[in-house]
Amino acid sequence: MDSHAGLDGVLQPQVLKLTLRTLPSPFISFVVIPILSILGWYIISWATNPLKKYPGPFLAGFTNWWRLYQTRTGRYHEIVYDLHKKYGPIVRIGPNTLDLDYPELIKTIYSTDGKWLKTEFYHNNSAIVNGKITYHIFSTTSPTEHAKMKRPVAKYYSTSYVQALEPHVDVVLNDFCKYVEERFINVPGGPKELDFGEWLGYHAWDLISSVTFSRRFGYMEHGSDFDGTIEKAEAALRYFQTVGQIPILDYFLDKNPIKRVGPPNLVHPARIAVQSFVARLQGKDENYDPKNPDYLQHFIDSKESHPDLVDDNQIISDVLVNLLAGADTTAIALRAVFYYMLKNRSVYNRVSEEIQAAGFDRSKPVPYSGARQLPYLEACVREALRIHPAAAMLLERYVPADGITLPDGSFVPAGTAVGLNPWVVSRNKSIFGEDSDTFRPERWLQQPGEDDEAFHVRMQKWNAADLTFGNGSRICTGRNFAMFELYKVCATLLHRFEIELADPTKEWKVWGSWFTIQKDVIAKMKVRG
Ligand code: HEM
Repeated sequence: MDSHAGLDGVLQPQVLKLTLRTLPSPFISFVVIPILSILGWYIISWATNPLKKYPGPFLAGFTNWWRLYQTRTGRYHEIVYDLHKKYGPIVRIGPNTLDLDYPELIKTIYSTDGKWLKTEFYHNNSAIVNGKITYHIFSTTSPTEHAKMKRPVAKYYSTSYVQALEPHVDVVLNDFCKYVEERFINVPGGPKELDFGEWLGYHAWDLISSVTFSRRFGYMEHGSDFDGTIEKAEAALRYFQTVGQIPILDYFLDKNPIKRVGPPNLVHPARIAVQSFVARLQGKDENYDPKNPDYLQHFIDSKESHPDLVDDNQIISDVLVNLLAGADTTAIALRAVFYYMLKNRSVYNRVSEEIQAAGFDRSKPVPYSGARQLPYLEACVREALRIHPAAAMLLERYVPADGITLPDGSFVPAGTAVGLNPWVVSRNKSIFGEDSDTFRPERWLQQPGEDDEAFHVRMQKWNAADLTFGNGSRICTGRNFAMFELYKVCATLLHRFEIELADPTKEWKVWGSWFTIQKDVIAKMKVRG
């Protein structure tokens, strides 16, 4: 072994010289020199990168492929959370990217001043329209474009417009209860198990299509993802979050002009969106009742009020964003609330008692106004959103021209991608307490000995640290609708049914990345007497 070590040391340069001499010179010019140059460039940029001072996985400092790989594990949210436990509030997760756990920076980074721009991470969530890559309200990184898209429709997501959608919600929710009773409760041999998690998903997709164009996709009726859209939407998410780590890849994949290698097209929702739009314009949309306006009608109205900003393509884009941003997210949130309530029987019992005591009419869905009067239900919903936010990846923004000084005193230069991850910040112990990894709705209630003023101040601080729906000018447009749906659905199902997990000892499965999608929430339900 020793003699080999000696031989290596003496002979290696000669062997190298010999090899170089025997190699054809084009090989040196076109392969060796470029590779060495790239390598050299990599090493120099790594050594001189101003972010080098920040801790993080060694490979992450070199390449975004580290991050891309982590998105494929399905454990991205936990990996980043563990990195924060190891390294503290600043973790370098890419050569130019910092994941921060400073809740006090939320107001700055997710501001309304238009300076903190979304990064190109969001760009692959786009389509080619008339030969041009076209972004929508979620994926555009330009504040001007964004404002043009948001202005005509923003008011339709306000509380008053959302509450006007209640008749749509009631019909879908009633049918959900009816299907569950017919197929899983009033069946020969007594109640049988159902994949409650999947059914909450069918409900969420049917509800968002109903409020968007007064027509249901039909997942509840079929009792399955019959056209594969839900699976395709999940595949599209996997593409989005993965390719978003190295945005240039999108040009070789989904936007490849020779052969597209992108996420599956969501043909069914797109077809229904266009069909409904055309029928509506021709006055032949039989599903539409003008007494119960929907988003499609609002978007058509937005073209009339803002003819300079809205065209037919924009209307279709708004419709599709509603469907894709508003279904999986609410399904995840609903699963989280129910799973944690069902896992913690004392919580389940307390919230059920609160709802039964409110004296709602059991033959109808609980009215939203009533559902919002239940403080313990509110605590359960908020706690579930905290411990299981639907989006669990860095909400990336570029540091603007002046750079930023972080709370630890260090300076981050302009152009660095920074942000907070809802999964991480919602577990921040300095805000939510040492037991922040535990589901405990009581934390959202006024504590014994806490006066009104102290409770108010605490809630203000917690609300400021809430990134479930993002914040600032790019905050979730659909948050009022999402909360409306959550309160109504939870109150109604708990009011009408007794629900338990089929196997209370079994954990659900979570596939986490941009979204934290859960599987295996199997339940047994009974109609309450
Ligand atoms: C519990 C349910 C939901 C959650 C947790 C959620 C979460 C989020 C988050 C975190 C963002 C910000 C992303 C970022 O800054 O990078 C966002 C943006 C957005 N969400 Fe939601 N969302 C939910 C429901 C909905 C619904 C129901 C709709 C539509 C009806 C919707 C439409 C949108 C849109 C259009 C944006 C982009 C807003 C903009 O950039 O101006 N979301 N959502």
